[in-house]
Amino acid sequence: MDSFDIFKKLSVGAKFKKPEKIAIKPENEKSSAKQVKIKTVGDNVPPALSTFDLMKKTYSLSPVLMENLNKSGYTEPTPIQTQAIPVMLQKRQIFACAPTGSGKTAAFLVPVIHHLNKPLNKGFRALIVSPTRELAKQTLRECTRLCEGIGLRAHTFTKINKDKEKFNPKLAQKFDILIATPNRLVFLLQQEPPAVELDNIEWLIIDESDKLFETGVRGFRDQLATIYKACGPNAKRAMFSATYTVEVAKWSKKNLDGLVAVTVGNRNTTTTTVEQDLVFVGNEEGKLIAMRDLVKKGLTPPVLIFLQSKERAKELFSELIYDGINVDAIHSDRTQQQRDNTVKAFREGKIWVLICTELMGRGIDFKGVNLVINYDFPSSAISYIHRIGRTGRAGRSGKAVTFFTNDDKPMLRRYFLFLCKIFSLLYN
Ligand SMILES: Nc1ncnc2c1ncn2[C@@H]1O[C@H](COP(=O)(O)OP(=O)(O)OP(=O)(O)O)[C@@H](O)[C@H]1O
Repeated sequence: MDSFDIFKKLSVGAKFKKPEKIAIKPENEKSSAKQVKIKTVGDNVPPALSTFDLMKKTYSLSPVLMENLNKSGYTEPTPIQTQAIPVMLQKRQIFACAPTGSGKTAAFLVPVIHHLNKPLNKGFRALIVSPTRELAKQTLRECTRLCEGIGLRAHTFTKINKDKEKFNPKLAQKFDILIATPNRLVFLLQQEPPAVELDNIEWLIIDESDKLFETGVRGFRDQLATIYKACGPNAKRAMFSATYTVEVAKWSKKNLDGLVAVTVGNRNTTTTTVEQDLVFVGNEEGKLIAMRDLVKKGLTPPVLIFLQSKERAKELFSELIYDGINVDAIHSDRTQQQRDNTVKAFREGKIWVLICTELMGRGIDFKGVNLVINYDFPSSAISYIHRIGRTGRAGRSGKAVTFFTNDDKPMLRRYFLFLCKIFSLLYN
């Protein structure tokens, strides 16, 4: 089938063939390397270790940390964990790229917790920067779980004015790990005197690094530079993301001594556990008809629906609530409390369908999302990868449906190469 045929097929809403699952639990190093390609670049790269037991033996991981991994249900490391954990345990700086839902959070938390070892009462020694507050809170939860019984204390900012008073450096001494969004952190750093001190930071982790490197009004590049400087020259840096940009790769190569770059799978492709469907809906009205059609056929919750703006999210919410669907919406016009309550209700299964904007596109790990609907066509291939990556996580299967109209066709054409890449991966 040539490229034109593929495009014709896509444009009439052809279904992608369901891809084969990639096992998230490798049986041994050899099989893991065979199932999931792990590529490393750097000098003297520490070998990947296929079990947590091997990591414990090689790097003397504490029994309590091992127990916490076990209690989290992490019996074997995921592919990124097999390689990134040993690299960071050797205090090597890392630039890591691995698919959505592949366990990158624990890949950086385990070595950080191992190095910090126990509370020292000297303030933050590790900093994890996340693009959204929702992701920061989620990382805090995982961090707190993995630190249980070790005594390390992690913190994320909640109320900015309180934080201003609370986080004068003296009072922050009881915390070891800070998980923060760039805007809040920079606000506190810029108080006179600074309301947060980062002098003792040993590890600076940039999660969703390509997002945080973006410039422009929605980017965090300037804030990141301020944070980077505040951490002092001795902090080790680690960059993690599901998507790769040449800019971050080049920057890391130039600025991070002894860097190890780790890539799991093929760069900038969707996770293989998601069945993908493109549906041509003609025009704007067609989207609502297609949506109602999906509901009529029967949706299996939980379902996430992505739209391009908060205004559009509100409009769709009114339509779906009118249809009697158990739905809520999350976007930047809602208060922090409302956002927290909505996320909690969705996690607990009290809300079945969650309408969201790009805000929820990165990093958010809702267990068992069955279906992601791109009601509005994503604005880039990178956005597509992250959005549909909210399903098919941790080796589970998932489904994504993307609506497109006549107006989206130029964009679809721009994605063409990317979509062909998925296509050829699925059919070869
Ligand atoms: N070793 C493991 N075994 C089983 N499950 C794991 C393991 N490590 C992580 N997980 C689970 O996998 C899911 C995805 O992990 P995580 O959120 O860290 O993914 P991610 O790679 O950061 O994804 P994204 O790119 O979307 O941010 C989580 O529910 C997490 O609890």
